[in-house]
Amino acid sequence: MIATLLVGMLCVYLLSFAVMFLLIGRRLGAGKMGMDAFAVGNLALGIAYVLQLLEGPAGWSWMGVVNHSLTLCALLAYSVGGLRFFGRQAPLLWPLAALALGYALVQITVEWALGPVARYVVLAAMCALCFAGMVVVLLAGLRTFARDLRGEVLLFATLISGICVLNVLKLVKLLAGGLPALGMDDQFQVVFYVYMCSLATVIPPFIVWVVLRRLTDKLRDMAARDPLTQLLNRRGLTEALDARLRRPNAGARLLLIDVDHFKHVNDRYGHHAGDAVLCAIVDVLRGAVGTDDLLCRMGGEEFAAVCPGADAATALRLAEHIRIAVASTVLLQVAGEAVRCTVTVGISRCFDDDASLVGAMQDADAALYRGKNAGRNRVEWGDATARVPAGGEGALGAQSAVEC
Ligand SMILES: Nc1nc2c(ncn2[C@@H]2O[C@H](COP(=O)(O)OP(=O)(O)OP(=O)(O)O)[C@@H](O)[C@H]2O)c(=O)[nH]1
Repeated sequence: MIATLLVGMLCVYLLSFAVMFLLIGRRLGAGKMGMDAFAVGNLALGIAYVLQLLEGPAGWSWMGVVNHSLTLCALLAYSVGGLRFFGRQAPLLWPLAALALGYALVQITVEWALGPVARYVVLAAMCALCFAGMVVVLLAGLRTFARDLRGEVLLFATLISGICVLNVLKLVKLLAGGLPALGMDDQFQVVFYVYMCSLATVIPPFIVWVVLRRLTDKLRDMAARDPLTQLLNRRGLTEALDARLRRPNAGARLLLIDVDHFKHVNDRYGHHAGDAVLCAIVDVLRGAVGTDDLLCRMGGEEFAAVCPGADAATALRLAEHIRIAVASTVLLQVAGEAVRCTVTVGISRCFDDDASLVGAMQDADAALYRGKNAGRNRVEWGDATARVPAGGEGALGAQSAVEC
């Protein structure tokens, strides 16, 4: 009686959460994060348990065959949902149809060749194997695709291990006691369905939490990045700097890099080509800065590089490297014509906290302004006390009086 009640509750949980997953998936639009597959999994398992209630005691029936096929299909759908959640493309419908049909044929063959107990033994063995496979994949994923969800994945793997163990025990009981071991009044069945009900209650909110976490991370990232170049925007730079400058002795220098006469590129080749040129310049910048440096698009054709721990000579070397690298790169080919650009770079004095970042920006901006007025394609210092010996275009190799 208790086990029957538990299976009834299980059906309600599974089917109502199937609807919830479906609604969340529709809300998410293109990036459904596997919600549609989780909905199909819950639907298949929910229907399987409804059939089990209708079927009565364990034994041969067509309803039982459909029930067992749906149970395995549910596991396949959950696996596909997991793959899709972690960004892998995986088909759902045709593998489900093939599995449902194939496993129905296997069941008929097993029943005919080995009898009814064997059909239930095969299901318990398949379920145990599938859950064990999921646990192994999840644990392996802790180092790769699921690195950012360590706690969640460990908890999930532990919960699934429980069902795996219960299926192994069910298999052993079936081998020892035959079909009566699956009687709804059996103590083991009660334990089995209590565990399943607990999982059906805990796992769906848990999945919703993981999706919410991914979504908020994505939104935070989108708010911090420029959509064209994927560089940090001003807001992202301030946040990233905040973390870097908390380190002791973490003074930094800011390089403002502005593309010269970029309006001409747009006017001559069109806005679309202008976008491609900006992206090509960003590639050059990415190749020039160090791994610890932060790159940011300040807006339009102006970029910033923040170099933590860089002294004046290092900042100057980097600025010159960027200036020469951009000038010597063919950024785009339009109808056989090479599009090239130059940049003017302003270097700020050393700063070491958020408050002085604003001052550093003004500093580098003033330098940039001077560089533009002096003919562009130059590197200029923001600090009035730091005079780099004039070196024509830029001042490569010049030493500065300003040190961090
Ligand atoms: N294609 C493209 N153009 C942009 C984008 N953002 C800003 N611009 C263009 O960048 C140009 C900037 O022009 P100006 O501020 O006059 O600067 P400039 O022509 O580079 O001249 P100087 O900075 O004085 O050397 C404008 O034509 C803007 O329309 C963008 O995202 N894509």
